[in-house]
Amino acid sequence: MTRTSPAETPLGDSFHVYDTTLRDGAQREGVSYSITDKLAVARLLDSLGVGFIEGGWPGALPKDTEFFQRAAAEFEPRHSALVAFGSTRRPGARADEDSQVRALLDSQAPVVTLVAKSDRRHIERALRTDVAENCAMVADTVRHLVDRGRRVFLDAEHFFDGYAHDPDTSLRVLEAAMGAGADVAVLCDTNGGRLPTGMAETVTEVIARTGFRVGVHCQDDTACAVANTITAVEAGATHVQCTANGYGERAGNADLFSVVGNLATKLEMPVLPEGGLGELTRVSHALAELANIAPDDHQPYVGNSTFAHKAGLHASAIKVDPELYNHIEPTTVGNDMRILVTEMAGRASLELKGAELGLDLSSSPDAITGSVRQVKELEARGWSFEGADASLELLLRRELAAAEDHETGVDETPDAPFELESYRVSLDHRPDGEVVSEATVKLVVNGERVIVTAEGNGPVNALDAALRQALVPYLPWLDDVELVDYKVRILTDASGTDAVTRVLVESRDREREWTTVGVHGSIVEASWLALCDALAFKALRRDEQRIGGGV
Ligand SMILES: CC(=O)SCCNC(=O)CCNC(=O)[C@H](O)C(C)(C)COP(=O)(O)OP(=O)(O)OC[C@H]1O[C@@H](n2cnc3c(N)ncnc32)[C@H](O)[C@@H]1OP(=O)(O)O
Ligand SMILES: CC(=O)C(=O)O
Repeated sequence: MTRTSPAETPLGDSFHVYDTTLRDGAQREGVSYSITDKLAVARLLDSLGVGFIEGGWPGALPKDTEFFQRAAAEFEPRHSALVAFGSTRRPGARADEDSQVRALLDSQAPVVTLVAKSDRRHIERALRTDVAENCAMVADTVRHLVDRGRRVFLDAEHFFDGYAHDPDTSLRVLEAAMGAGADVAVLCDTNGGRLPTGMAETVTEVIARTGFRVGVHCQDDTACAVANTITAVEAGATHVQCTANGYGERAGNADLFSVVGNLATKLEMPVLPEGGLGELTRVSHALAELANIAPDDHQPYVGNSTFAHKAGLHASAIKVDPELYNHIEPTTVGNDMRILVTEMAGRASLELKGAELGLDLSSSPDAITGSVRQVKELEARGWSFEGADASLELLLRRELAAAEDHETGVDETPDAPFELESYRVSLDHRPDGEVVSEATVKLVVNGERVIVTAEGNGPVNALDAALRQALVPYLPWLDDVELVDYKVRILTDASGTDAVTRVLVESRDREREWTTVGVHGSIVEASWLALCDALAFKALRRDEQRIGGGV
């Protein structure tokens, strides 16, 4: 049997980060882990360094029974102890004859968390027994497991509601468990209806009245699960149950990444082993992938947008010192700061964004002024640069080159890879119902005039095909550019215009992906503009590689 306490955290066994993604997290609507997924989740959580990984309920779910069998053979945690979850014996039965209790032992998990009723109303109405028998169920089952070498935690279900209604009954349940050898009395806000003030009062009072080691399990029905967990720790709880990204029954659970982020960076509690904190963002996204849920871009600490700054005033202070607008240094939790350039940008936003893209605008105030003006004007007409870094980089480079030309009096603005003479697109609905588009482009490339016609399944596809056929014989390095995504949005309220179409084109080659934008009253022209930027960006990168000695 493996360890029963967390390894290598500076706080050792004195503070528990307990993850229940594989049990409570799997109770979220829409989540269904395979056994292989469960093993992968457990490995990721172990790599982060959580103290305990609750793997599921063996004996209740065949998949969970099998997970523990496979985990015993295939999962060797470096940091975490594996936990089996289950309920106490049934009323009127014996613990040693209860098949579910047997399954907990058979799981070979070194730690067991038992769920027990701790609200008199649940004991009497849901369990249909009395308080004395409920306490006997708890004590018998805990003792049975402890006698067989298991470390036992008690999840006191509905504790806070029960304690508010009849505190003595709720405390008797905790006493039954702890008296029989349980290690932690975990107070559960099962209905998730608590607010932080009440949470702190109850935790403080329970610790004062019992002296027990107390943990908390907070559901998120009031959107206070994280706050409730942190306030409970401040009130003396030393064991926190959480799930990755807050997955869980109904509105979910306390988000592991927010709880750990807050404990480590605000309360300065080293709750993860060395290096764990810097893995929060990576592990959060990997666990979202395994749950088949898109990561929440705005999730505290780990979201893609969580350290993305849009307002010009924010950027101007960040330019002086990033700490002025970030509550922590983003890399502490493995995240990054980003500057977004939109109509809300000011000079500082452009300068910082330029630096992010590898362009030094600091000594070119004219380029910054020109870029701010262009961005604001274009965004007012429907352009959007925050999701189209490649188009923004081209705009900044054009402004930078124009400012330099103005200063030196020499035109050094780089040539576009080709010049458009004209294009024409037609749509042919044929007698058999097939719809085919045809595009003809007339271009000048490397000083030669080229005319190409191509077909496609739509006007943009045909235009893209014609453009490539025209260019690739002259610019063979364009051949590996692929169009990966194409998004269209009709804008009805861009100022001073009728409805316009915004097109975002995502392209990639063997090394990177980039996004460009085009806006026009015609969807074809908007697409053309975005496609041209996509190829111009590829040309730019290639020139840089050549100058840098690349291929
Ligand atoms: C708060 C939480 O989220 S705890 C985790 C909850 N998770 C789950 O329920 C998922 C797994 N559950 C299951 O697979 C099934 O519900 C099982 C296997 C546990 C039980 O299934 P069944 O025997 O068919 O019973 P059913 O689900 O209808 O009802 C639960 C039974 O457990 C009893 N029970 C509830 N809590 C406890 C407890 N702490 N200790 C002992 N028995 C309990 C109920 O009184 C009820 O008994 P009854 O069958 O005599 O009415
Ligand atoms: C144990 C548990 O999941 C709860 O009380 O919510």
